[in-house]
Amino acid sequence: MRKPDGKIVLLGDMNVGKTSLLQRYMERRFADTVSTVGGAFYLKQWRSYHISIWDTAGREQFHGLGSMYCRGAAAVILTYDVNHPQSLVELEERFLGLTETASTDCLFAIVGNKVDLSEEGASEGCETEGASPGPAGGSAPSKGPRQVRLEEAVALYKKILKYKMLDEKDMPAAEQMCFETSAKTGHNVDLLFETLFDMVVPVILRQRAQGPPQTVDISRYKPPERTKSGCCA
Ligand SMILES: Nc1nc2c(ncn2[C@@H]2O[C@H](COP(=O)(O)OP(=O)(O)OP(=O)(O)O)[C@@H](O)[C@H]2O)c(=O)[nH]1
Ligand SMILES: [Mg+2]
Repeated sequence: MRKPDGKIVLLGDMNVGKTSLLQRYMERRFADTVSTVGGAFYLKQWRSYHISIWDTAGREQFHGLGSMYCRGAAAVILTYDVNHPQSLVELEERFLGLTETASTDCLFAIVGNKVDLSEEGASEGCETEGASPGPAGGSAPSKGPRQVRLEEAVALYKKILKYKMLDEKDMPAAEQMCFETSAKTGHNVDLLFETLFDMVVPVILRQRAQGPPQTVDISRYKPPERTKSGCCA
């Protein structure tokens, strides 16, 4: 099997629909999922490049693995559920820190999934108080107003650029990198992945120009010499 040229990683809280988005794009279907254990990847050929797309587990107990999956990533898709504001908060509080191991010119997309569960247009600055969306992942009996507005994702994107000390001028515009999707209906799913593939190609080319990929060759690992002051747990 040919080694992937670049890597995209999906991160986000459990139940937001990471596996479903990937399944929708790669297998063109919306089917039952089980909560992801560890991580899994698909390989996508895009033009002459092979891109691996990694699905990760949102469950707290697998949190430690996240930064390993992000190692050398050319793009990270931070996913939340538009009906669960806490899932957007978690992106900043729990998942952003995992991207330290990504490529230095890693791209970030912010994706609000499950838009099919809330009323269309409700994201246009509507009041969300008192709304009662269905349980995450369940089939809501009726649509409630959108709980997270697109503007909030745009604000998070801009915050991420600041946190990463990236100049807004050098990065794609927030409006281009914040998506609202439905893995169930397929809304914006192709747009999300294919926009990213096109953007990732120049990152891959830059990574190639910079030298070998960021992998660890354990056969060359030499344990550090013990020093007097060195301590062990
Ligand atoms: N209505 C609706 N349900 C969705 C959508 N995407 C996912 N779901 C449902 O939400 C639940 C969780 O979806 P998953 O794709 O397994 O979520 P995940 O983010 O991969 O969760 P973890 O693997 O635990 O991190 C499942 O019951 C899905 O069928 C969507 O766009 N609309
Ligand atoms: Mg999953």
